Amino acid sequence: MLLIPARRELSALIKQQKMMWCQRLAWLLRGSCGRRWPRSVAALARGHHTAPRSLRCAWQLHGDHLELRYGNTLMRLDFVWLRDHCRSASCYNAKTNQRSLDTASVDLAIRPQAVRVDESTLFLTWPDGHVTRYGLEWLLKNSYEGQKKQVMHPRILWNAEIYRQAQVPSVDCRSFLETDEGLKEFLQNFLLYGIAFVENVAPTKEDTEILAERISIIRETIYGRMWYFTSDFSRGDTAYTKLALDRHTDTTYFQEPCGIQVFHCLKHEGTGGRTLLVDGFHAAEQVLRRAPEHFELLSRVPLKHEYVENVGGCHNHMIGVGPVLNVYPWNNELYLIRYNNYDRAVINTVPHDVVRRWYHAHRALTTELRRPENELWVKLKPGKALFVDNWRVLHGREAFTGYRQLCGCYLTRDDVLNTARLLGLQA
Ligand SMILES: C[N+](C)(C)CCCC[C@H](N)C(=O)O
Ligand SMILES: O=C(O)CCC(=O)C(=O)O
Ligand SMILES: [Fe+2]
Repeated sequence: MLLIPARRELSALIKQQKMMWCQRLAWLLRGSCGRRWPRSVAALARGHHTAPRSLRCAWQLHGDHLELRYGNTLMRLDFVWLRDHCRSASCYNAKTNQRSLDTASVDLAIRPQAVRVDESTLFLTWPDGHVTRYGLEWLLKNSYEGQKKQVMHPRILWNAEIYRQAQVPSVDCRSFLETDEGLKEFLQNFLLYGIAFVENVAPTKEDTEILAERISIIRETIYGRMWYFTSDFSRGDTAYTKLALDRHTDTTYFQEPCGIQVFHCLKHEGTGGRTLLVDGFHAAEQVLRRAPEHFELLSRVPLKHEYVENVGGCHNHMIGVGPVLNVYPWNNELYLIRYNNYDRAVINTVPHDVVRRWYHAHRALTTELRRPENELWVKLKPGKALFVDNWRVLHGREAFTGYRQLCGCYLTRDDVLNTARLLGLQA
C-alpha cells in the first residue's frame, strides 16, 4: 500500500512535488543549451522509427507499442489503446464524455503510419488517414505509468493518538445541510479519516434521514431503509442485544458490503455502550510492514461471509464472497476491508496448507486491530451523528445496561464519492 502522509504534511508534500517538477523542467531546459540527453534517451532517438526528441519528450516505436518519455516518466502506450482512446470528434463525444468509436472495429494489429510530437502534443496518423492527438499532460495523467504513481484516495491512516492530535472538527448540522463549505469540510474529513461527525442534529430518525440524504442515496437492505434498533432481539443478530461487540465491518455477507454506515444514538439511559472505532487500513499497513506475506495472503484468499436468519417473520440467507483485504492491483492501494469474525462462514475456498497460512495472517491482522493504541472509543450521544466508512473503519461496542436506542442507515458508496467529486474533492 502506498504511504499516506499526515494531514499537515499533505500540502507541504504537494508543494514539494511541484518543486521537483520545476527542477526537472529546469534540468531539461539546461539540456537545450549544450547538455546532451542521457545516453539511454539519445539511443532512443536513433533509428528510422524514431523521431528526434523535442525538448522534454522522446519517443520510439516498438512492435506493438509506442514508448514515450515525457518529463521523467517513461510510458509504454499500446497501439490499440492509442487508437481506442482517440478524443477526436468522430471517436469521442465531448458533450457526454462517452466513446463513440466502436473498439471492436479497430484492427488489433494496427500501427500508426506517422508519429510527431511538439511541445505539448503527440500526433498519430493511422493507416486510414485518421489523425489522433494527445496532450502530453493528459497522457502523463492517464497512462498506466502515471496512475501507478498516484493514489486514488488520499487518506490519513490513524491510531487513537493520531486522530486525537488531528483535532478533526465536527461539522454543525446547519452548516452541513445549508452550505457547500460545511458539506465539503465534512466530506474532506470523512475521506481522509474514514469517520466524521455532525453535531446539533435533532435526535429523531427523520432528521437523521435528512442528513444522510444530503450526501448520498440511502441503501435499503434487509434491515430496512432507516433502521431503529434496541436490545429487543427482534432480529437474528447480536447487534440487537446488550452484549459487547468486537470490532467488525458490517454486511460482509453482501457481495458488495455497504459503503457507509450512519449511527445516531437517540437515547441511552444506562451504563456502558461506548462505540469502538479502529482504522482497518492502518492495521493492514502495519501487517504489510511487518509481514508482507500475510498482507498478500489476506488480499488473495477469497472468503465467504454469511447471514442466516430465522427470527419472527425475518427469513434471510445472504452470502458474500471476497478477500479480507482488497487492493487495486496497479498500485497496491487498499480500498476495502471485509472483517467480521462473527459472520465469517466456513472456509472451504482454499486447500489445507493455505488454510493454516491464512489463520496466521488473520492472527497478525487481528493483533494489529486489537492494539489498545489503535482503539478510538467514543460515546454516541443524542444530537451527534457518526458516519463510518464501512469499507475501511471497523466499529464495535461495549456491553451496556438500560434502554439504548440507535437509529441510522447505510449509504451507497458511489453516491457519497459522487457528491465529494462534485465539490472538487479527490475521491
Ligand atoms: C445496523 N443494523 C443494526 C441495522 C444491522 C446490524 C447488522 C449486524 C451484522 N452482524 C453485520 O455486521 O452486518
Ligand atoms: O450498538 C452499536 O453501537 C453498534 C452495533 C453494530 O455493530 C451495528 O449496528 O452494526
Ligand atoms: Fe455492526
